[in-house]
Amino acid sequence: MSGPSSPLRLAVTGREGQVVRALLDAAPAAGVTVIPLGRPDLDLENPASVAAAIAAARPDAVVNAAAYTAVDQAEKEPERAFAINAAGAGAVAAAAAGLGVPVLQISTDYVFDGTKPAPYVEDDPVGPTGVYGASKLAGEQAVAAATPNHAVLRTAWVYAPYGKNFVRTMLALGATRDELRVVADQQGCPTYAPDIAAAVIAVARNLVTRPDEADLRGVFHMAGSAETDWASFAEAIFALSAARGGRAPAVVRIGTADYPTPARRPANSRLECGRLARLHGVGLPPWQASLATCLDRLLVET
Ligand SMILES: NC(=O)C1=CN([C@@H]2O[C@H](COP(=O)(O)OP(=O)(O)OC[C@H]3O[C@@H](n4cnc5c(N)ncnc54)[C@H](OP(=O)(O)O)[C@@H]3O)[C@@H](O)[C@H]2O)C=CC1
Ligand SMILES: Cc1cn([C@H]2C[C@H](O)[C@@H](COP(=O)(O)OP(=O)(O)O[C@H]3O[C@@H](C)C(=O)[C@@H](O)[C@H]3O)O2)c(=O)[nH]c1=O
Ligand SMILES: [Mg+2]
Repeated sequence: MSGPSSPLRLAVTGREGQVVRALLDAAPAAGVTVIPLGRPDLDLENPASVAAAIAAARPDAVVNAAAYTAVDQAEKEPERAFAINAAGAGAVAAAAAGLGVPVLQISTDYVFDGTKPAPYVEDDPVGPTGVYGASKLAGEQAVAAATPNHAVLRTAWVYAPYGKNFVRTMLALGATRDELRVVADQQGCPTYAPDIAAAVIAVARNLVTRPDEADLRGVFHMAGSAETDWASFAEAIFALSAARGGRAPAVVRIGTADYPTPARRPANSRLECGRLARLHGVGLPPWQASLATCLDRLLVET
């Protein structure tokens, strides 16, 4: 454990993931030290590798930001998805518990079945529609079983100027096509990875400095504070791109039935984030503001 005057030490699983990269970017200004832990030293598919790697980082808190995130591919390799997202998450939480430090488990809107006609709150019934969501739900349960000193932070539709995400996919496809077909009947809350990083750091600070407050533990929704659908999100991406001199192909709004995928996605996975605001004092900006920031960075960096 670092002393009172030294920066908070956050051990984070993964090296190149969107959330890991955003945490590394945010660390200096936030006064935290982020220690990324990844393969081959820490491999979530090999639970025996986890505890020693985390202990060597001497963390004040552990953030499990690594996951098997290929939603369609997971349908073909459920064993791997569960090994990484469920057993791996449990091993990370057990390691944190062994060191007496809190664990922050990043989870997903895809734990829900999408049939609720309103935004989801934390204690709404879960019902994942695919292997990825089911494996992440099992991860939430494994973390809770390993230690009460946890926060499960469910986020959604993550994008960043780097990594694999919908914004970069749209811009890449838009570079060569005049028309894109995008589903308009799946609703959710796009979330900018740097906004996640700021929120994770704030929650970690609360958990470390207020070890006895049960209200700060448990499940929290942590997504961008506005909702949309994928087609409208694509339209916004291209409007911002055009305003910056980029291409703006036409977005054709289609239904999920016209865009078959191996994994079924929830029709509604909007997350209601009031609990995080009330108990942790943390709120994320609306996606419209962060998307503009993201496109500014993309135009400079690519
Ligand atoms: N992307 C999204 O839209 C959403 C993501 N989430 C959740 O947020 C978290 C962060 O996601 P995001 O940053 O987008 O993830 P990415 O897909 O960008 O990156 C995945 C990360 O997981 C690491 N990883 C994968 N397998 C292993 C393994 N066996 N051992 C160690 N590390 C591994 C990767 O390692 P390496 O760096 O070595 O490649 C990488 O750092 C995850 O828990 C995800 O489930 C929740 C909602 C939406
Ligand atoms: C590329 C493309 C996708 N789509 C659809 C497919 C899908 O329903 C939706 C989004 O596509 P993606 O593949 O980016 O979405 P997906 O991989 O399902 O994104 C999810 O990732 C995991 C990790 C999460 O945790 C979720 O919160 C969510 O962000 O857009 C189109 O309609 N047209 C297109 O041209
Ligand atoms: Mg995907």
